[in-house]
Amino acid sequence: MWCHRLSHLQSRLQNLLRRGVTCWAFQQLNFKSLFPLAIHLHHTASESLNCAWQQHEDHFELQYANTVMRFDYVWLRDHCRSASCYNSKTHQRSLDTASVDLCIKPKTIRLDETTLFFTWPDGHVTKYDLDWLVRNSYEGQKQKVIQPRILWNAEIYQRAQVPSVDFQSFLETNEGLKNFLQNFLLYGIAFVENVPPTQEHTEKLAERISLIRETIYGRMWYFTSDFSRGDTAYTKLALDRHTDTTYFQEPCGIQVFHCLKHEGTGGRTLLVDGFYAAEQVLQKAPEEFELLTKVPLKHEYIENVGECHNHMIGVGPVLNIYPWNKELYLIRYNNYDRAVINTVPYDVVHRWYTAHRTLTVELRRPENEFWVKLKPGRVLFIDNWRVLHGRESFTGYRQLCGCYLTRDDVLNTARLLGLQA
Ligand SMILES: C[N+](C)(C)CCCC[C@H](N)C(=O)O
Ligand SMILES: O=C(O)CCC(=O)C(=O)O
Ligand SMILES: [Fe+2]
Repeated sequence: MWCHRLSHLQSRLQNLLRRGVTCWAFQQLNFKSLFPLAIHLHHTASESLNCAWQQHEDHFELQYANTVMRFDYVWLRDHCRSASCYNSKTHQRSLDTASVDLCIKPKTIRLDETTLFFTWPDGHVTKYDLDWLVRNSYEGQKQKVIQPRILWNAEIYQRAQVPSVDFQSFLETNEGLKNFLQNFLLYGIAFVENVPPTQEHTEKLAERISLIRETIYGRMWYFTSDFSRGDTAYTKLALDRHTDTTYFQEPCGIQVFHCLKHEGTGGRTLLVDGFYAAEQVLQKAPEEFELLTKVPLKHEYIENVGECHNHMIGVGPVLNIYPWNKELYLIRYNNYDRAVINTVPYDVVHRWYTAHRTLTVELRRPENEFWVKLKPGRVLFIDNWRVLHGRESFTGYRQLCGCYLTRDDVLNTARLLGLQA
């Protein structure tokens, strides 16, 4: 049974008479809502309600704001925001979901203005604002991205002329911090200028936006080519593009680099937008993209140098997407640290190598490479879930300091400043 509430009362009544049906839900409408035209007379066209709903055996169907939405009845009961079901001070559910009958159905449904009223068999009433339902429906979320981004190659990034943020304004103004975070969220990289070239000041910067993620490398790290740790990063060798800590179950969210000193040649930093490359794979070979989201891989860090003994293993696919909207949120790409593949049969392995090659070709296109020379005073933040980094081999003495940040806390700061993250 369909219940329409169009802005034209006439056509509604005519339709009802023509079909000879009485819709019980209409009987629930009070006098006021039977004459929406009169009530909304002074409202703008955009505010006039165009809503239709239908109560099915196993779900509630709602058409509103150009969206067809389907809601499960248990879901509707579970998301009740009444005072006894939800604590709006703590934003926590009080209702015990396990107490809801899995076969629950509303006794009556009625619409008043823009609010739907569900009366449940025990008499409890749940109110739903139509806009709340649109915002929180699966159908609404499916069309949205969690994180708006600008995908880039070297030309796109350079043309955008993304401004760096000054150390003082980053530390002292919310506006500076917000600009910085907005650029960081959009591009996956961002710079802060005029930072005193010390580990302490770099730490201060990091703490302004997040919590520092302490790892096996320490809290703040400070490294040079002394092979003090069992990893190529601690040499003068070139490093091809990669993301870090792929061997953690949750790779570090953000990497901060500050080059404190370099007396020598080479050592430029390479940056590549992994999501731009992945997007090219999706366009050119969607089934290869899909395979890269499905095949679980291990990455591994085995270290036995000096006092350092570590064995880390992280499992996950190269590309991670949200299942409901297919949005990419994490790329795990490190050919150095990739472990033995023993999680898939041989034929899948071969298809995986093909897909990996396609992605690698995209990642290695010279036009996708953005090269920068890190200098004392210029701190680089990299989204390690999106942007790959590498470095050119170098000569001479080079000192880099930095840290990893916990992603949740960076996003928390961004949201508190009003950014979408
Ligand atoms: C940044 N820092 C020098 C501390 C660690 C480097 C880690 C290198 C490792 N192969 C990886 O890619 O995760
Ligand atoms: O030395 C560099 O510029 C970066 C090395 C590296 O990839 C890392 O430390 O994660
Ligand atoms: Fe790295």
